[in-house]
Amino acid sequence: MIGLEKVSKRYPGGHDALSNVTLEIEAGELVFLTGHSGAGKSTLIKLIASIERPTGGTIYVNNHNVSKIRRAAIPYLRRNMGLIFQDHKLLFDRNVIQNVLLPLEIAGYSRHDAYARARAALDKVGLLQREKANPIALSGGEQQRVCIARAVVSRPTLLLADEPTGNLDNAYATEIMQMFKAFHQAGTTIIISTHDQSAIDNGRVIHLEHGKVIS
Ligand SMILES: Nc1ncnc2c1ncn2[C@@H]1O[C@H](COP(=O)(O)OP(=O)(O)OP(=O)(O)O)[C@@H](O)[C@H]1O
Repeated sequence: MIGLEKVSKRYPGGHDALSNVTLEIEAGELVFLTGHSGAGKSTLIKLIASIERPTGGTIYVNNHNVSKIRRAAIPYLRRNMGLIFQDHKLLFDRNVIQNVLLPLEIAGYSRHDAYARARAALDKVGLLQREKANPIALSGGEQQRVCIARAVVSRPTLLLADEPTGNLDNAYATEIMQMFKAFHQAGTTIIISTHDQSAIDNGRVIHLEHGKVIS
């Protein structure tokens, strides 16, 4: 499903955030990306999501060469992806449920179905009672949970999560990890970057150090 061949990424004026990374991730895998701060975990996720482009090598996602993808083709590629990032980019001119509805509106769900799914997703992350709130009125951890609901609401086949539980207290972190594992059992491919060793069980671990895959 995802293949990287000799992939490097150098940010303008920087050093190599990733160098010569070659790996394959099969459909349905649960993968944990680990490594020190600055090891390149976020960069790897951004390359797979076409948020950044590699400076060398080739990346395939669902048989598309995304290293060379046209900007206009990116939304099409992302329609089956759920993205969870630390800077969650919620829309502050929409309330919580409207944020979660967005991917469903784009996918063309009827209003009735979309609301039912969005409410179910908010319930899963424990925020149904805040559906009408503006995201700006929520704590960082609550905003992160809205972001998780928005990422999973359209049941993507590929879920990319960069430190998804970083802002959350233990109880929520455990629940969110359980939710990801349930998606994995249902066949979703999941890539999660994490510092939290305790979150890692029964998945594959890809360990990065200074931009290289160590194991
Ligand atoms: N937009 C950018 N411009 C310049 N350098 C960047 C940029 N983003 C990341 N880097 C650099 O690339 C390297 C890898 O960063 P990356 O964010 O991928 O690491 P990480 O493993 O996700 O770290 P953390 O666990 O702290 O989030 C670091 O040296 C970082 O400073």
